Amino acid sequence: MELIEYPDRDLMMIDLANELAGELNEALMTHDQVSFAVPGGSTPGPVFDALCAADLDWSRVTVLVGDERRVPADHERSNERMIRARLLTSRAAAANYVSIRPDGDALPDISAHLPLSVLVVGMGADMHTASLFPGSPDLEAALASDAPDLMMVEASDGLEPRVTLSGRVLEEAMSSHVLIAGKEKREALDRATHATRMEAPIRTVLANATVHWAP
Ligand SMILES: O=C1O[C@H](COP(=O)(O)O)[C@@H](O)[C@H](O)[C@H]1O
Repeated sequence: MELIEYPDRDLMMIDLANELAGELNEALMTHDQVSFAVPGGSTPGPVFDALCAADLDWSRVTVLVGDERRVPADHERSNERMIRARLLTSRAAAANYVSIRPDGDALPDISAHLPLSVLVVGMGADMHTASLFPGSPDLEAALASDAPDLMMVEASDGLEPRVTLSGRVLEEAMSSHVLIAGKEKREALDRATHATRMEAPIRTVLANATVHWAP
């Protein structure tokens, strides 16, 4: 794990947007199509605000969200809604968006987009990442080495059920970044480094990730 500590959030968001644009551009030089999985939640919006204007061939970039809350697509808690509004705009409007939302009981086939070229995830203060939640009855199956690419899972008490990339898909990404902010999440990151994956699902990506943190 590499940890980058920024003096403030604004700088972190701009620096990470630049780094992601550089990585996507590099991947586009050697691949016809690249895949880019991004987090939902409240933290990444400013990264998307900067990244959406990056001068790269977005028409060859497939964007997926790493996890989705099972709420209507236009619900204020929908990760897809936020990504459409904040990332898939400006130059990035030319990207191909692959929704992970279920159709009834059926989940989309995302295998054509794997392994992920570039992955960004967030982390909750409970050390969950994507929708891999400690204490979820589905966590063990979602972390199994033979887990499907996408799974419907229960989250923590009081949160809506989710769809998430499995631990295997997160772990196999070619390049991984974790984006976190604030003291509570910095302490959670420290706890995670001494915990198991069942206690701290973020550990699934930590070994090979660059963690970006600002106060
Ligand atoms: O529920 C979720 O939480 C994490 C962290 O979100 P944040 O609001 O604390 O930034 C997020 O990465 C994930 O995509 C989301 O569904």
